[in-house]
Amino acid sequence: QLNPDYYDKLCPEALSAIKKVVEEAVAREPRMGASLLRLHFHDCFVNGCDGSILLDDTPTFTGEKTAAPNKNSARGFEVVDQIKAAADAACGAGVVSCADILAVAAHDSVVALGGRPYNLQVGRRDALTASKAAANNDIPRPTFNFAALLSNFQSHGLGLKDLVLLSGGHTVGLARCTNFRSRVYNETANLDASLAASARAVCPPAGGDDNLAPLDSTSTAFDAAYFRGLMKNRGLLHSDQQLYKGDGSGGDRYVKYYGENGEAFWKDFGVSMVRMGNMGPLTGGNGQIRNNCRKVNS
Ligand code: HEM
Ligand SMILES: [Ca+2]
Ligand SMILES: [Ca+2]
Repeated sequence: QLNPDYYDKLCPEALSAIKKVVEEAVAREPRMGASLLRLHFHDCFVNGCDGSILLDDTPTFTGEKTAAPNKNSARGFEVVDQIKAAADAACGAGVVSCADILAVAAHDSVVALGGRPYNLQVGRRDALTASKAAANNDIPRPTFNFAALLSNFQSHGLGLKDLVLLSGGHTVGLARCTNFRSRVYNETANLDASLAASARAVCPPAGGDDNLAPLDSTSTAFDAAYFRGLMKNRGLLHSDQQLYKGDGSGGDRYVKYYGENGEAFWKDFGVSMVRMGNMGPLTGGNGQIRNNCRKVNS
């Protein structure tokens, strides 16, 4: 039921209002585009794209912000609040959902960082609850091997091609030392020596857990360098490099294809984003349009 025209009659200014705030935020800090893209992913993979990740903890449920994949990691919540304020100023309260804000912000972030527009779908409604346990269970971990990554994506109705393309989201943004330490100290196979050296320089064997390193060589540009990096064993996360082993198995053929075809990456990334964005949306009489993305309407 999602469609590209959902807001055309309800509030023709909705999408442009969101885009303006995203563009300003990304101009201030390019990494914010990466952070907003990731919020949509972490929303969709936990009970569908329903804005659940935005809910703060309450007495009745513990939310997703403190789940392991998000804690000290997920960011951009203040920008989401700014977008919500701009959308409600343009459209009135009760029109633009927080779930759609995440989907639109992800799209506009990709474009602001040099990617291409895609057939963005809207019309989602917001969840009434959130689940820390589900976030811990359903979001893939950087320690996963290829089989675990693929089975996680399959459990979300996505396939190998989606796994490789959407992991291409790591063409932008940064990771914390705690998420790549074991790779750069312990892995011997499929790890480029110069990447290991530069990553060790920011990530000591103990301490410095929150020190940051770029996920690819062009971490503010939405390009195909991520895939070319994998082909040189320069994936920062264990899970990244699991997509390319160089023996023709697993994701190898897709990594090679998209590394060599930047235009195809932009186009097919958009197709996979639409597929991800269609996961379990609340529509019709389900859920609500939150007035504050951080809490359910009282
Ligand atoms: C395939 C399984 C995936 C795993 C295991 C994974 C894991 C991670 C980890 C560990 C980080 C660093 C977080 C930190 O250190 O605080 C990260 C960052 C990021 N991820 Fe993923 N991710 C996956 C898929 C995706 C997908 C599908 C997208 C979006 C389409 C995405 C977008 C991002 C972005 C943009 C960042 C950087 C965020 C920032 O700089 O604020 N990831 N991911
Ligand atoms: Ca969700
Ligand atoms: Ca890049």
